[in-house]
Amino acid sequence: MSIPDIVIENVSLTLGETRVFNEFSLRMSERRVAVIGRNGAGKSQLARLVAGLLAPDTGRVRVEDIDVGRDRRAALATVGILFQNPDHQIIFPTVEEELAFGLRSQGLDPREAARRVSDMLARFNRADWATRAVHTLSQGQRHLVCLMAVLLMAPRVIVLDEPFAGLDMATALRLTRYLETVDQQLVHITHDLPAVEDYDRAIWLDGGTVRADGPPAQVLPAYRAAMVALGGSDAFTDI
Ligand SMILES: Nc1ncnc2c1ncn2[C@@H]1O[C@H](COP(=O)(O)OP(=O)(O)OP(=O)(O)O)[C@@H](O)[C@H]1O
Repeated sequence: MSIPDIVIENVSLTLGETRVFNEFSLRMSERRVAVIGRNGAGKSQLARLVAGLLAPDTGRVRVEDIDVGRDRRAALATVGILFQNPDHQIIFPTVEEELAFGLRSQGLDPREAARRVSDMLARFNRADWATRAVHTLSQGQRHLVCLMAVLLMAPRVIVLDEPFAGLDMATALRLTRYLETVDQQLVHITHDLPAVEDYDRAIWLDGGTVRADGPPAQVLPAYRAAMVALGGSDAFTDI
């Protein structure tokens, strides 16, 4: 499977009073891309731009030649996103309804959608969750539902916006390990540096610009050293 090309061209974005990006450009065509950076660096807004959840004020974001900020329908089929909080993406009361929703909105008939949903649940040994009320699942379990929902859509790119923060170590490791095996291109935003050590590329965002970009073996130690140095200061004014 070829790796999709994510092209961010001269993007400017202002939210409220904050100029998050100013004429920002970046191209990502590696299979596994890590995005790291301090709180407020612009990582989540970058994730939203790539997933087409946010349109830039000026400039363009293309994923495989789809202008994701303008063509929502094509963006949904091309890019999947997992958020830190699964409750930001779960809409339906039961697991099977939640999982079938994306497929139905892609025009699949109810019987075929139901078949794919039960196949996906079986793949994770969770056939028993079909009629389960989503709110009765733990946070880690709800994350798994979101991952299944994204996989069912078979997007070409999966954007991970710190989806495993707050999960117990075993669950986080298991989900991370599973994601390593998927065919999709991954753009993984994280503060967990060891989780992305083996990635093809690491991008350090700082104040809406790229501070460092290259192999994780170079970028991660530089980032870690800078964070340790900053952590030694008592000022909170730079957050
Ligand atoms: N709705 C909004 N209105 C105004 N400013 C916003 C809004 N959303 C984000 N911002 C600002 O945009 C900047 C980038 O935020 P973003 O959420 O992308 O940071 P981040 O790198 O994901 O941080 P974290 O690691 O804390 O999640 C921050 O300065 C933030 O305060």
